[in-house]
Amino acid sequence: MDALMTLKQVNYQVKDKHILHDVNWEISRGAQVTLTGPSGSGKSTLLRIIASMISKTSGQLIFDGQPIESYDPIMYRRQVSYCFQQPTLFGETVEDNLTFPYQIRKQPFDRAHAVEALTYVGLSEQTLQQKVTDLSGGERQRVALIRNILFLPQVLLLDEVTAGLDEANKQIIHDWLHHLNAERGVTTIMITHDAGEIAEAAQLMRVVDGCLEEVIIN
Ligand SMILES: Nc1ncnc2c1ncn2[C@@H]1O[C@H](COP(=O)(O)OP(=O)(O)OP(=O)(O)O)[C@@H](O)[C@H]1O
Repeated sequence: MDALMTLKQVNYQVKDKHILHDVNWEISRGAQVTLTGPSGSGKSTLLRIIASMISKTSGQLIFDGQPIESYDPIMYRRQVSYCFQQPTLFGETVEDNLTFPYQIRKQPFDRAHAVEALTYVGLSEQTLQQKVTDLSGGERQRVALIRNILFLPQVLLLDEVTAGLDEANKQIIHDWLHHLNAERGVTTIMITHDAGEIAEAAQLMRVVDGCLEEVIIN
């Protein structure tokens, strides 16, 4: 597999605090990476740099053959999408959230596509009219994830998106992420502390004290 993203000697420092140290990482196109490590070791910081939400202090980040700095930020974030542990839903209904990606692209809402995605994660067409305040935690997360992939990004960065969810919700999300990776070619990088998710990892990376290392899976 060829490299979709390459990090060379990436450092991140806030004042005199070194948070990431010389991170070197070649992320293959279509990879399914699980990222773990102790609390406060720098995992979210690393994903935020990859997502271009914050800027590295030094080093190089190459995406699809070009330095990250050469991309238009809006276009880049459409290709490299960050999903939060606590998803933010806005407006009144689920439909308000799922029409949003179309509005910002000035395209008509593809209702059938949205319903197909909802159905894939065990939600029905009626969910579109449901108030976001009435959704469970697992439903909120599924809606937020759908909002991020209605226009398919090349990379999905998932920051503890299943933390706090029950096993049934976790399984739905795992199956769906696997589908997006295996069938749609989306590269996924998922931060987790969950022992089950770590045991199931296809490729396991660990951040310890701001340094990235690969964990060899037997
Ligand atoms: N802007 C900042 N200013 C100061 N310190 C920061 C800043 N951003 C991150 N840090 C620190 O960098 C370290 C790494 O934070 P980060 O959120 O990346 O850890 P993490 O591995 O994702 O932790 P967790 O598993 O608990 O979510 C922490 O000590 C954090 O307090």
